[in-house]
Amino acid sequence: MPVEAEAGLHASDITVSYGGVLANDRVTLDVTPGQVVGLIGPNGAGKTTFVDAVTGFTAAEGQVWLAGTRLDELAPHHRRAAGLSRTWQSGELFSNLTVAENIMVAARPGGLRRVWHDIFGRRDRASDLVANVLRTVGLADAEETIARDLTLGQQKLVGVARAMAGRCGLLLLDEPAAGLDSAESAAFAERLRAIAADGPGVLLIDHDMSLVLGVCDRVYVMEFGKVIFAGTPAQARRDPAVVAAYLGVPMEASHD
Ligand SMILES: Nc1ncnc2c1ncn2[C@@H]1O[C@H](COP(=O)(O)OP(=O)(O)OP(=O)(O)O)[C@@H](O)[C@H]1O
Repeated sequence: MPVEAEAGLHASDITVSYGGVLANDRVTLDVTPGQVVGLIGPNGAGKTTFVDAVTGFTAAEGQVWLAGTRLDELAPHHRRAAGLSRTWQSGELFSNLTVAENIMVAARPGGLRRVWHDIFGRRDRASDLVANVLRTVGLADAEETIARDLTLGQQKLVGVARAMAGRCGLLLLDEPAAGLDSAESAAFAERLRAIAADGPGVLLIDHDMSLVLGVCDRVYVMEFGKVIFAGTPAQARRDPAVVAAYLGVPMEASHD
């Protein structure tokens, strides 16, 4: 077992081909518990493909280890049970359900039918679960709020809470802050730091550079399916290949 696999996530040589497109080309990436790690790159670079490969939603070569357990030969639901939780780019909530119900839909196999059983049949366990994850994302008072009445920032946090509602080891967040304004994004970043500090690592994919470079401990940059940079946000801002590939212009010197 690789040394890196003893804690956190260690994905090595992840390779995914879609027909003639090499969407991931030997991608190796580590997330240490307690850290927020960023994965950035231009559209089509292969970021979502990497999350799909790690979580088992697309066929891939390479190895996936989580806290010393090898996961790459397991089905997606077994990887989730082992502690890999993800959000989806299209992570809309059920707008007519309460926040608690939205979380329970994701937490229990069987969808809505199970929700009623969980919420009304085993009220204690369900409400404990909901209360815990909502406290972690900073929405302790929103349990009974109908999802459509939340701000966009709060809805995104419920999306993160949903991902955390299973057995939570490591969170893979695919563009969780899309559509947030800068104030909401800053508040979201604060919660992400708190979530990471709480234990599980976080892998954050987002196009909001000030969010990613401001909140992450380390950053990976992908281009054309390959990792072209791994290092701190401060190093990323100064790396000529990163600047050329991703931004085309020098990055702001703030947040160093
Ligand atoms: N299911 C699929 N079938 C065929 N090609 C795919 C599939 N999914 C992704 N691709 C291709 O793989 C490459 C990587 O796509 P991917 O969605 O992983 O990039 P991304 O970095 O997440 O992009 P974005 O920032 O736009 O979400 C692209 O060329 C894309 O067209």
